[in-house]
Amino acid sequence: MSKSEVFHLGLAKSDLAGATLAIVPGDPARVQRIAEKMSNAKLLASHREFTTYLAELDGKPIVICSTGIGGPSTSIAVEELAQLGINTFLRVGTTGAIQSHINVGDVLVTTGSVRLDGASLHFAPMSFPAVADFDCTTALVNAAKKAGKPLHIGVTASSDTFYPGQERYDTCSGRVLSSLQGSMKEWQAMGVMNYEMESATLLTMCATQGWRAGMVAGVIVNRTQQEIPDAEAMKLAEHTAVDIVIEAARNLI
Ligand SMILES: O=P(O)(O)O[C@H]1O[C@H](CO)[C@@H](O)[C@H]1O
Ligand SMILES: O=c1cc[nH]c(=O)[nH]1
Repeated sequence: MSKSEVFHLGLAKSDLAGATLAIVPGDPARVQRIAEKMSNAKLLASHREFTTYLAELDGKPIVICSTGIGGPSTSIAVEELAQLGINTFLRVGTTGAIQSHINVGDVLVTTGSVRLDGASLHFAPMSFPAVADFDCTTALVNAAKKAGKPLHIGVTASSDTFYPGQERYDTCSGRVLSSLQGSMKEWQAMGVMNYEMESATLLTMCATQGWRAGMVAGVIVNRTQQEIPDAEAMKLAEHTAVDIVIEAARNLI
């Protein structure tokens, strides 16, 4: 590996072998699992929440780099990857559905996100939409259809916090700020599919800077039924979403 050219990721442009597409999960442990589903997986660096692998898909280089949880760390990973030549970002995550007809194990493709984060405001005012790139979304939808899994396409609520921002009361205080009480019901009424924590930042920063971004997630819990997912459901949902993101990447490179 060459001397790092960016602040956090511990990478230089030459490490990326000319890759222009990155798959960006939240969880650092997911990076190796994704890379090993492709050819010639190689660990490039691991610093803080940012673990990066290089792999090949149909002979072409793909970067897989974790963002960590939430907007601030996502903004760092995306900025530094862009500095190193990446212009297409596919987020693959886990998520909590908030519509009763969406089941654990289903796949969600996000067309746009409700900006319940803070980091996206550092890239564009709130009136700017956190919208996904059309080509990335099309590739993810086609890959999900090919996988034959139940698929839902629509809007995601993307929150800085896992507990109050997603209106969870199973906390030490059991208290949610009054401005957030009833928010889940409102998102449900507007047809919002799910909660996660990175897409508002990712989609806003890419849409405002000419980079392509898309987002696919596996449903690990349905908030109308339960709060805590079971381990088997998590594994399965991740596996499905990862296969889909790899197939979408194949069609975008
Ligand atoms: O599975 P990942 O990609 O981390 O995504 C989801 O899981 C984390 C919360 O448990 C948040 O990062 C959320 O967006
Ligand atoms: O409910 C959930 C599940 C995963 N990730 C989230 O952000 N929320």
